[in-house]
Amino acid sequence: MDFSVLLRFFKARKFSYLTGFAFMFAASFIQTLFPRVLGSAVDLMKASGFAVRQVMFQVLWMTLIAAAVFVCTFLWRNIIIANARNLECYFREELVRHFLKLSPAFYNTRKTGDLIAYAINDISAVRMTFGPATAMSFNGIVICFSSVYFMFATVDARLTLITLAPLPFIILLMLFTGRKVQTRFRIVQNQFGAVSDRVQENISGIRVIKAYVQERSEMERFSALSSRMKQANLDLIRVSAALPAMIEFGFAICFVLNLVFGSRMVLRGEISIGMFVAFNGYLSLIVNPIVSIGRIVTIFQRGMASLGRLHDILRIQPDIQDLPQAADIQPDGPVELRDLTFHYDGTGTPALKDISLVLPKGHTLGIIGHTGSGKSTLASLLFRFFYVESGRIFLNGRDINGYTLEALRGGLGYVPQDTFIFAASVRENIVFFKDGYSEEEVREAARLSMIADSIGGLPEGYDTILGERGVNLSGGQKQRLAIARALIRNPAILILDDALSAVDAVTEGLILERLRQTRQGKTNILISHRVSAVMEADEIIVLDKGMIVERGTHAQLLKEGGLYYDIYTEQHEDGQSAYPKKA
Ligand SMILES: Nc1ncnc2c1ncn2[C@@H]1O[C@H](COP(=O)(O)OP(=O)(O)OP(=O)(O)O)[C@@H](O)[C@H]1O
Repeated sequence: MDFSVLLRFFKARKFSYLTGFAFMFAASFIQTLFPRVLGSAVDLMKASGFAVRQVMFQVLWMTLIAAAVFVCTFLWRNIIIANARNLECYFREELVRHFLKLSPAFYNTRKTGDLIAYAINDISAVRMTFGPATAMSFNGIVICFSSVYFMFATVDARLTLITLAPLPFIILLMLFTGRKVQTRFRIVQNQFGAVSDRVQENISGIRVIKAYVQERSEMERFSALSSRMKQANLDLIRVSAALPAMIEFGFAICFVLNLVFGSRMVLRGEISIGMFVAFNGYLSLIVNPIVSIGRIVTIFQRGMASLGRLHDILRIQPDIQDLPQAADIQPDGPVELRDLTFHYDGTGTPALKDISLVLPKGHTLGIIGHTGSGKSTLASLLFRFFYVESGRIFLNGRDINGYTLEALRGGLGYVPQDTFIFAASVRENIVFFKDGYSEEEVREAARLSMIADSIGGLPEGYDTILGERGVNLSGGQKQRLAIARALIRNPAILILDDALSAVDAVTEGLILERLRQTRQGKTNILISHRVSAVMEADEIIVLDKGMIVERGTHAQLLKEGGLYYDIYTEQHEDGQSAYPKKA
């Protein structure tokens, strides 16, 4: 297992940890002085004609011990528990940083709920392990060792051995049970992932569920999952709950042995009554740490299971990374594709086949084709969302793999087919949480994308907080807001992937006209099902089953009378075209 994330954290905070452990050591050790002083006080009081001053002195000792334990405990708890919270925060940030690095191919095979479980449950289990559980173990070890030492050294070795005889059995039992806890906890975590995934899907798909009256069947599916999770938890509890009970039973035997043999030694005068009291005090002191071993083992086992799960995720290398010599300059201008063929993992048929094209700087390319013809795939390859071998895609004459991801994507503006609106203000959605854009720039981007009037109608204009995924906007408004987000960056190459599908024809025409005016000299790629969105492009390619089947200008393609012509005629009300189809 790779502990590098943990080690980095501990290294950075070693002084804080050392201070915390020093106070913890002091608190635990000082605590074990108490039974000795109590025993001495009892012996003093038992002696005939005892000196009150001496007893008062012992009482003062006990008060000082209690005060020192209080101060040291307060300090170590603050330091160690605060560090555990810092660890949790650090680990979660590392995980999310890793999630952000992973490419779309990773998310194709993972479920959201499961990934949420990593960020919440697993990290919390790691915090518990390296916070409370580590503190409890250290504290317990110091208390047990010093108590047993005092029992041996200052009371009686034989009595100590007899009384503590059940301890090895208790420890073996704990080790045996711990392994089972770890296995069962992994199952619980997986079930938790499945349940949260279902809840998440139900909430995001609530409209579809209602429209199809699927509430009952969804509830049944959810109940089945929830019961499975309950069962996994019950299986876990069955093992983990038995442990403390068994340990307490073991200790009850220790106390009985102590009572039988210790009292006999007092009666025989082998040990004083004060020593017997001190011995009992030590025995009581070690009960808590040893009873907590059950809890500690459970927490450790859970923590280790979670650490294993986190490790499995963290070691996944993003399949798309910067090459060592990658250029950190943003691409600009011409786009060239040479014989590009692309398969999605695990699919037999290529999503794109033998695609070659040259799009000069400042030109607009239109891509049209039926659903599933490969249009969005082409766009996502320009962003290196998926791996493409070198020698296939060139931007500005440089192979796409020769750019750093940040520079490459920084030079491209993208409005994907499924626009994503964040639960934030309209302004934040346009600037995308980046500082540095002026109010004028925000308003200009909104004007260009024809969303300014709609924003004016919102209760707080640009400061209106939008619902999750933009639920309080229409489909067309969401698309226009997403276009504003791309336009404010003024990218060298702008790609609109069916980004006007939900706006009416007049608005679409107005947006395209504004784009033509403002993006003079810049490169644009317009992907659409609709002829109206691409007809003004300098060149249009028609995709069918991943291949370019036609290319040319609008007029040329209509004259050809092929697929483009068919799409055009399908989309004009009366099915009539000014261009008669070629025989
Ligand atoms: N993540 C993926 N994994 C596997 N196959 C995929 C994936 N995304 C798309 N495909 C497949 O690749 C082919 C091209 O899909 P693509 O999304 O590029 O089509 P499109 O032309 O953009 O369609 P639409 O107009 O409906 O958006 C389709 O057969 C599709 O099923």
